[in-house]
Amino acid sequence: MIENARQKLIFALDVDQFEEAEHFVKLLHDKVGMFKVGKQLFTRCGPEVIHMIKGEGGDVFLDLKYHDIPNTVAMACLEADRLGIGMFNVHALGGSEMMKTAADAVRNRCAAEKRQMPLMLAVTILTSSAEETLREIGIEHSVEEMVPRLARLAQEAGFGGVVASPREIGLIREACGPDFVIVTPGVRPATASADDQKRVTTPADAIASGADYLVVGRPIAKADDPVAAAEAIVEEMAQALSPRA
Ligand SMILES: O=C(O)c1cc(=O)[nH]c(=O)n1[C@@H]1O[C@H](COP(=O)(O)O)[C@@H](O)[C@H]1O
Repeated sequence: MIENARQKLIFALDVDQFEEAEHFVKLLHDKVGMFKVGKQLFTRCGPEVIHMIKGEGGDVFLDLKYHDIPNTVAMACLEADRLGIGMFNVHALGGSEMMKTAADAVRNRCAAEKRQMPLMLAVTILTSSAEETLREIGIEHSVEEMVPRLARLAQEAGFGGVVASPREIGLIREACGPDFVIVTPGVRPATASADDQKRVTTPADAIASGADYLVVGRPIAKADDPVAAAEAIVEEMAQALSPRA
């Protein structure tokens, strides 16, 4: 159960130095299932950091949240695919045409090269957003309406899953079924600070709700002992997985 839980934990490598990223990868490669490389680290270090993680035996979630015109996003997704990573994401708010163009481009290339497609994820509504955030930008629907709506669009466009708050897992399962992958940031152990996250749950609640993967950054990176923090989260996840098994 511990190994099963570990595979579901993605550590957000939100640092700005190659050496710091390498330090965390060496420290945590057998404590977490995957490393997430986001805008900060990728902008600073580029593909070299992906090669380093793979060289250490780690798998990568490239989190650049592409959101642009369909052709631009499709071409960026082809480059992400070229890096040989496990998963990457776009913003579902880019809409169906953008997502379908991107998914078709990657699927066609993978089919031509006879290999498995990476997991393409669509970010629904950011876990740092609240109802007021949606109103502010002119969206009158609630988070509970928007998240399953965007998840359905992503699924229809050929995406394998979504990124969402663990609070919306039930709604996404209802809309997209049991096999659609749900990756949940906005996860905080009961004693940790929420930071800028608004829609959070504990690791146990995320697992009990049916999350496939949990993304955790600062509660591990900023802990006095990151290894112990990662182990405690995995332990909490494993306990919550037992009734699910
Ligand atoms: O796509 C993401 O990974 C993502 C989507 C989302 O809605 N919320 C969210 O926090 N993230 C990312 O997940 C990570 C969460 O980090 P912590 O808040 O430090 O645990 C960050 O790297 C975010 O960029």
